[in-house]
Amino acid sequence: MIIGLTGSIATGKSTVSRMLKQKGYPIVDADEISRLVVEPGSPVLDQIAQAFGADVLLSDGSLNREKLGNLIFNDGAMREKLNGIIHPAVRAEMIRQKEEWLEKGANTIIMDIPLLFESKLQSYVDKIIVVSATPVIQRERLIARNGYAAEEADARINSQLPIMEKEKGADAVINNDGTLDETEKQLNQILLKWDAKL
Ligand SMILES: CC(C)(COP(=O)(O)OP(=O)(O)OC[C@H]1O[C@@H](n2cnc3c(N)ncnc32)[C@H](O)[C@@H]1O)[C@@H](O)C(=O)NCCC(=O)NCCS
Ligand SMILES: Nc1ncnc2c1ncn2[C@@H]1O[C@H](COP(=O)(O)OP(=O)(O)OP(=O)(O)O)[C@@H](O)[C@H]1O
Repeated sequence: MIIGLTGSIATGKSTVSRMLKQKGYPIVDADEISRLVVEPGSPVLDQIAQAFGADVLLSDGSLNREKLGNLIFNDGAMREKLNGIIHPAVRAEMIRQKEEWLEKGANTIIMDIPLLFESKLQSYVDKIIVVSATPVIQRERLIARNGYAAEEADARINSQLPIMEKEKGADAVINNDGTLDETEKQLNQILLKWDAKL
């Protein structure tokens, strides 16, 4: 079974993904892959520099994530442009890693895909878990984790579908407003229902 793990920015996907990794599940992580495909020397990074200017590179040739983030989270057209360059490479690598796990005999694979709904990737997975938090808590955690100003946090939150829309498309929702223990209990219940592994 391929389980898609999604949510919105800072609602707790990585936190739940870590719990799943600890339980031994193989994880395909789209955020991690989106860093891999823009390593210095990669064709994707070249295309980004051509499209956005050499300003989005640091002096060592790596991607200036802060600069590119400020551009794309404040401008929908820029975001579309970046997505068009980076997402095909991310999708290809996600599929490659999934196939690799299947060849190794994995039964259940977790695909952690932040933009699963925005990019309409529902067909990549058999079941979808949405990790949710109420908007006030989401915003507080995002500001605390990244040290963003309120406007920077809001720009990032508003660049994604509202979490309530994502909940409607979920097979299971984990409410991550409470303690990590409470979150893990909800996760265990879902796994018990879907997977005989636990
Ligand atoms: C713009 C970039 C360089 C900013 O880097 P930064 O280190 O500040 O953020 P990071 O990559 O850790 O992303 C944090 C979160 O932002 C959200 N996010 C990232 N990109 C996007 C996007 N294009 N649209 C909406 N939300 C996004 C996701 O929830 C993600 O988990 C980076 O986010 C990026 O390369 N984005 C494009 C690739 C992408 O879509 N990644 C997300 C899923 S594959
Ligand atoms: N139940 C919780 N209680 C307190 N803090 C939490 C809880 N869950 C997550 N956090 C914290 O909230 C922040 C966001 O969580 P996390 O990084 O898991 O979100 P994410 O959905 O993976 O975010 P992104 O989309 O940016 O990758 C982190 O600093 C994390 O430590």
